Amino acid sequence: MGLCISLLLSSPPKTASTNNLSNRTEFWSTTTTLGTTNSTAGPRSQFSEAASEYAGGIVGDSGLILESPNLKVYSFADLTTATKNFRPDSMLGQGGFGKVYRGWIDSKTLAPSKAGSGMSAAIKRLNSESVQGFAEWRSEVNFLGMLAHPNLVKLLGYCREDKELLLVYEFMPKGSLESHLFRRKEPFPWELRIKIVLGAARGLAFLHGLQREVIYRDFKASNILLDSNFDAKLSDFGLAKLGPSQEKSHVTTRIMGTFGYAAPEYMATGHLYVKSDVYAFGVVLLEVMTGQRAYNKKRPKGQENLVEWLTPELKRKHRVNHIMDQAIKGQYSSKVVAEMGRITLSCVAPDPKNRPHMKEVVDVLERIQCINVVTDRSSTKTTVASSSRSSPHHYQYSYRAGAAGRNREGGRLESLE
Ligand SMILES: Nc1ncnc2c1ncn2[C@@H]1O[C@H](COP(=O)(O)OP(=O)(O)OP(=O)(O)O)[C@@H](O)[C@H]1O
Repeated sequence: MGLCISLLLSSPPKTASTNNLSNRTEFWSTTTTLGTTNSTAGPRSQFSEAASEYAGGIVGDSGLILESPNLKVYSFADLTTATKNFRPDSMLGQGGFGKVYRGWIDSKTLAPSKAGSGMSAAIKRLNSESVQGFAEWRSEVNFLGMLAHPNLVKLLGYCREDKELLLVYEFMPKGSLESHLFRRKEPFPWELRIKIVLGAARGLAFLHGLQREVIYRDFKASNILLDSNFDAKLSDFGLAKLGPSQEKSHVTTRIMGTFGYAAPEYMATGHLYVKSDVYAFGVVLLEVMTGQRAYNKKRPKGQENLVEWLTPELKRKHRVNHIMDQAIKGQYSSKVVAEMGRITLSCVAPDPKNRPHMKEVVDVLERIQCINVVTDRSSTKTTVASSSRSSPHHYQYSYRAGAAGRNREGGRLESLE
C-alpha cells in the first residue's frame, strides 16, 4: 500500500448501521439518508444532494444520469459461488481497500453462474473492518449506480451483508493502463496510448460537465481500465466528490489520493477543485509520454516526482522529444510530441485557474489522434521497421490472473481511521 499520510481535515464519516439490504428501492432510500445525522435538520449526504440535482435526465456526450440505479443486489453466498469461494487463483489484484476477484455471472439475469459459463465479472471484496472501506463502497454505489457513460466502468451490482461489502463490475479483460505501461516487457504502442488517454479524457469531461460537477479525485493509470478493444473506462469512484455548489470554487476535504498524482493546491490546503482532476490527468499524460511512473522513490534525488522533475523540460520546446519513451521511438512525430508537451504542461500548471477544462483537453487530444493517424500512414514503413515489436498490430495481449497487482511505487495518501 506504500506510504500513508494522516492529514485529517474533517472527521471520518459515521458508519451506518448494518442491515441486510434486499432490494434496490430499500437501498436507494437507505442511501439517501446515509451520512445524515438527522433526517430533517442534519446535513445531507453528498449523494442525496446529487440525487435531487440529477433527478432524471439524459445529458449530452453519450452519458446518462439514471433516474434510479439499475443495480443487482447479491447475497454473500451468491458471490462466494461466483468466485468459487474467493479462490486465490481467481484474484485479479488488490487495491487499498480490498481484493478484486474474477467471477462468473449469467449474462442476462446477472445471477451467479459456474466458472466458465455466462460472462466474467470483477468482484471487489472490501476490507470490512475499515470505516473508510465503507465510505468508499458507498461512494462507488452512489456515483457509479447513477452515472452511465461509455468511458466509465459499469457497476452491475453490490452486496452488503453483515460486515461484508462487495461490488460487482463488468470485467475489463485488458487490465489497466498502468499494467501495460509499467508491468510488461513489450513496449506499449503509442497509438494505443493516445486512444486510451482520449477515452479517459472523455470520461473525466463527462463528470466535469454535469450540472453539479463530479470531482473524481483519484485519477491515475491504475484506475483506467481497458475493455477488449482497448477502450478506456474509469473505475474506482471510492474517493469521488460532488463539486462545489454555485458560489464556491472548491470543496474542502481530507487529503486522499495517490502520491505523484495529487495536485499541489490539494496537498497543501485540502482545497479540492475540478481542476485538481485536470492536474492528475496531466500526470498520466506525462507517464504515457515518458513511460515513467508518476512517483518512484528509487529514482535519483530530485527525480522522484515526475512532474517536478520534467516540468523544466516541458517548458523548453526543443527538449520535449528527449523525455519521450525511447522504447517506442519512431511511432510519434515531432509535431505530435510538441502538441502533447503543450497540453501536458498546461494540465500540470501550478495554479488550477491556468489549467484547461477537460472539454478542451478532449479537443486537443482528438486533434493529436488525427495527426498521429496521418503520420502513421505516411510513415508506415519507418514505424513498422523501427519498432515492429511494439506496433499496435503486433502487440500481443496476454492476460494472467493476478498479474495486475498494485502499483507499489505510488503510495496512497489516506487518512488513518
Ligand atoms: N472491472 C475490472 N476488471 C478487471 N480487473 C479489474 C477490475 N477492477 C479492478 N481490477 C483490477 O484489480 C486490481 C485492484 O483494483 P482496485 O481498484 O481495487 O485498486 P487499485 O486501483 O489498483 O489501487 P488503489 O487502491 O490505489 O485505488 C487492479 O489491478 C485492477 O486492474
